[in-house]
Amino acid sequence: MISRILLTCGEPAGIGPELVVPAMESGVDFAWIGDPRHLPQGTAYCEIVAPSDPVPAGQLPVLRHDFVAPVTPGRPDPANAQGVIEVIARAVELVMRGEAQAITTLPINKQVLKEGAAFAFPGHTEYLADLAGDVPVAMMLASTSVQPPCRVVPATIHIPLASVPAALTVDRLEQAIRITHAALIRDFGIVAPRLAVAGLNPHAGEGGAMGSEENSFIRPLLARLRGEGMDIAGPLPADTMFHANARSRYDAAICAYHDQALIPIKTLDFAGGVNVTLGLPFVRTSPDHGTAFDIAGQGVADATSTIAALRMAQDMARSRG
Ligand SMILES: NC(=O)C1=CN([C@@H]2O[C@H](COP(=O)(O)OP(=O)(O)OC[C@H]3O[C@@H](n4cnc5c(N)ncnc54)[C@H](O)[C@@H]3O)[C@@H](O)[C@H]2O)C=CC1
Ligand SMILES: NCC(=O)COP(=O)(O)O
Repeated sequence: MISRILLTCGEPAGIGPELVVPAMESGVDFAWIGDPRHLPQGTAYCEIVAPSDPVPAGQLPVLRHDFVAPVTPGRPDPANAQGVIEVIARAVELVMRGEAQAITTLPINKQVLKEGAAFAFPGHTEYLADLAGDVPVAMMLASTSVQPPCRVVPATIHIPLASVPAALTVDRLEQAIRITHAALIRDFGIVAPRLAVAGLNPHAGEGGAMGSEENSFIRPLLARLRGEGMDIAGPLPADTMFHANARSRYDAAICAYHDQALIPIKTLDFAGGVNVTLGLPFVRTSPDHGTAFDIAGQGVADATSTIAALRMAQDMARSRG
């Protein structure tokens, strides 16, 4: 039984390399894919060839991936962009071949990848969907240290705010809802998921006085899905659906756009938040934060989110059986 998880290095000039050793406190068996020269000095590691190769106790299993340029923390070098992208692709290939249980990704800097390697994707989420065979996915951010939990799924992801109203179609919203519903059952073990859907406009449109999308297609879509037996509330005003009492009434909130979803979770649980890609044929999690160039190399980065991401990947993989 394959139990090891693959942790991709992400941007080596970010805080990723210094999160790896503290992440070993998670108790999760993982192998790191990256260039060992990027690990903090003194890191006890053992190079392996296959993901499940054994290593001596206390040592970090490393699948070596050489990068071309030296790394200065906080100063990303576009010359290393290709290496960052290759590591993600390598992890996906291994997990798709059944050689690892799941993947957890450390943060990338999209701008540097674009500059250095013409990276054509807005983030991991879209790249992973492509690597998996262009499958429909959704991005969930899930808290791990607040109750009731805060789980949010933006129906539109990495696009300009001005593009949201046109991009938020009935098909896109329905897809996000269906992917979330299936994943709550399959990955989170929630037998009868309760969903809530946010409106796009202030006060969820206030009956048409503050916007028309709620009445024109969100309400009819939710009525149709209720007709299929789905437990789904909304469209709800986004400003009042994230306090504790409101969260107790649903398992996940589907939101209209990135910041509507991510501001509540990152405010409530920045340290413990986990990013999960729903809909993939394999499990993928990630810490909720980014590359944090402003503190990289200082040894002050908090590994709580990475630890939570590894543990959630393990739990999700077990839930999938
Ligand atoms: N999954 C991924 O690959 C993600 C990548 N990013 C990328 O990261 C880059 C930087 O994004 P920002 O918006 O600046 O967000 P960020 O999360 O990197 O940093 C925001 C603030 O939080 C602090 N911070 C972040 N993580 C921390 C940690 N573990 N411990 C202590 N303090 C921490 C930083 O020092 C900074 O002040 C962008 O290129 C963005 O696209 C952002 C989120 C996820
Ligand atoms: N803001 C969340 C984020 O950027 C995560 O992106 P991804 O790289 O996991 O797709």
